[in-house]
Amino acid sequence: MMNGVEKTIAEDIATEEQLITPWTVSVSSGYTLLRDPRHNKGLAFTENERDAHYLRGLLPPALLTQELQERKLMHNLRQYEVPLQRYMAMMDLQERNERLFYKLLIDNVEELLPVVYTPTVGEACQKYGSIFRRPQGLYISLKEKGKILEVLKNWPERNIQVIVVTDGERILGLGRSWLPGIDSHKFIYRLHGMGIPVGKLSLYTALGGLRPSACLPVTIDVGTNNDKLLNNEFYIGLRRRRATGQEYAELLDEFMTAVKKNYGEKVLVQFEDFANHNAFELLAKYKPTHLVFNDDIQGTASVVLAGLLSALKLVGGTLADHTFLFLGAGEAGTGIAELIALEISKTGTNAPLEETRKNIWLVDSKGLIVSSRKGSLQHFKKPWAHEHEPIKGLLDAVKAIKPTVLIGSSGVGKTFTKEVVEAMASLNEKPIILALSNPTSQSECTAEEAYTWSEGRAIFASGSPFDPVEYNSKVYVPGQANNAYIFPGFGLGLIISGAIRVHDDMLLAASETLAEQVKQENFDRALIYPPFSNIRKISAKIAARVAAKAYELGLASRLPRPKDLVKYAESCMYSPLYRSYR
Ligand SMILES: NC(=O)C1=CN([C@@H]2O[C@H](COP(=O)(O)OP(=O)(O)OC[C@H]3O[C@@H](n4cnc5c(N)ncnc54)[C@H](OP(=O)(O)O)[C@@H]3O)[C@@H](O)[C@H]2O)C=CC1
Ligand SMILES: CC(=O)C(=O)O
Ligand SMILES: [Mg+2]
Repeated sequence: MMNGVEKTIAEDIATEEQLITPWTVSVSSGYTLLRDPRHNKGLAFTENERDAHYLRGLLPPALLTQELQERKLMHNLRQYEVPLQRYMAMMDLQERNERLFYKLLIDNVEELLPVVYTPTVGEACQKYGSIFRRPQGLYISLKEKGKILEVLKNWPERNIQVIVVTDGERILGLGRSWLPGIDSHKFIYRLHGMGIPVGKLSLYTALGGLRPSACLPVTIDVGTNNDKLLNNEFYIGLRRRRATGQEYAELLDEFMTAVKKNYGEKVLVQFEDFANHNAFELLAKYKPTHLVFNDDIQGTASVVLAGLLSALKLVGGTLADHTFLFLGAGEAGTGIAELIALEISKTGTNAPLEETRKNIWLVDSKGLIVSSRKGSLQHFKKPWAHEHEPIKGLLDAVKAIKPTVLIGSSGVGKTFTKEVVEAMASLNEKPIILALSNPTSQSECTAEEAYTWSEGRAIFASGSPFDPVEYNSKVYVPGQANNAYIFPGFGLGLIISGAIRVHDDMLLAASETLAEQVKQENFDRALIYPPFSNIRKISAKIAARVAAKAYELGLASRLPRPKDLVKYAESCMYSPLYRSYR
């Protein structure tokens, strides 16, 4: 079907690609151009372009602007009633016309975030792993051991700046509940977690302005312990029991070494949705030598700290005056707890971390974490094992600890019961309640429950979005406490400064910046996060503060330091507008 003529378009890539100037790219013409998502403009190709690039006859005569294409697509998307159909339509668009996909996502972020991200991406991984018609990232399995560098070279893009990698062991809060009892007709397995790095990276571009071509999604397959899958003839993953211990560590190590060798020291590797027994270890191991960031531990901590800092404007006092209780003591829970303790210790009190941790309590599947359990605790829980008698249930823990802030990070839905929320409301004039678990089905309570059971007094935010709630003739707008507020701007800050390592002070800087973006009109509605509609401006500000920290700490390699870091960050951001092919 080729028209037989190969022609090259040399494009000068404007501001968004200044990170690697001068840069030119070659694309095919004619039929191939229409099937190249990075350069296809569909009916927006001008008459001149249709002549110059052998497109005559390959398109209907109409000529649409990008705005009109956008309106038409939004109209079509809104016809779908099932969220998964919208998700699939967006994935199709991304594979067909990348700029239009990002234009839609950027201009309609509040409407489309729940489509390409939580909760729908969870459903996509869960039900329709195989809807990914074309591979959207790199699959690295134990079969590739010894050849990972070669595998990286198979990826068509060379200038990779961010990698989001998962081994699919804990996808959102769905891990345990959907992996063992799967429906064999739907072929769910860990590789379908590829939806997560793909989704996260689309936010890196839409919310943080990273170029799509600089983003690489990776899924690592070390096998499965699910017998149903192992015996399923249609299973497309590695047919062996899951590797652990040294075998697992060696594969990950080869991956990390190959990444640094192929892309250099400044490529950011974001670990996403690993189970906690690997997540903490990987972060600790590679933090001193690589630019690594664990979104579930660090990104979540930063976004929650931001929410708490802004909540102080509604409840008064400082963080040190508050008592925190977590349901869930894994990556999210202990990551947030540690960043709160660090912030209290660094601002104002100057108290050592051992002191500032004392007002922070965590409950895991066995109950309140207390010192008598110390011997049997995983290492990341030990700092939280305070003196107290053992307590089993959350309600009893609330009554005993009397928290002012209750945070759900267990991945188990409906655990903030009416009794729990009422207990919080009886202890506090304005109880802060954060139900972080994703997707919506795993949320500890709904927004409606939080507002109703607290008689409209709760300051509430959740990991997955909830619609506004009307209670007693007042409309409450719940915030979305999701790391999507942080990682895109955080990553941009690392990239524009050429940072070589991540430092906790950068996380604190990102939290403080995000908290500063909440305006009085938001506070008036008990909202502790700014609207996502401003996210690109917010990301530029977060990026600037993170970059400033990198320079201050001597971790930035891009010299000289730009004077105005916010302007610089904005100038580096990817624009989805079509370019003209001269
Ligand atoms: N909003 C956001 O931005 C983010 C939200 N999350 C969400 O947080 C949730 C947890 O993620 P993550 O921390 O990585 O998971 P982990 O597996 O690391 O931690 C889960 C924790 O919850 C505890 N737990 C499980 N079941 C119960 C129960 N019935 N009662 C009390 N505690 C329980 C576990 O206990 P034990 O240790 O005893 O097994 C563990 O401590 C997920 O739903 C995830 O989607 C995660 C990252 C970001
Ligand atoms: C938001 C996110 O990273 C998670 O739920 O895992
Ligand atoms: Mg995650």
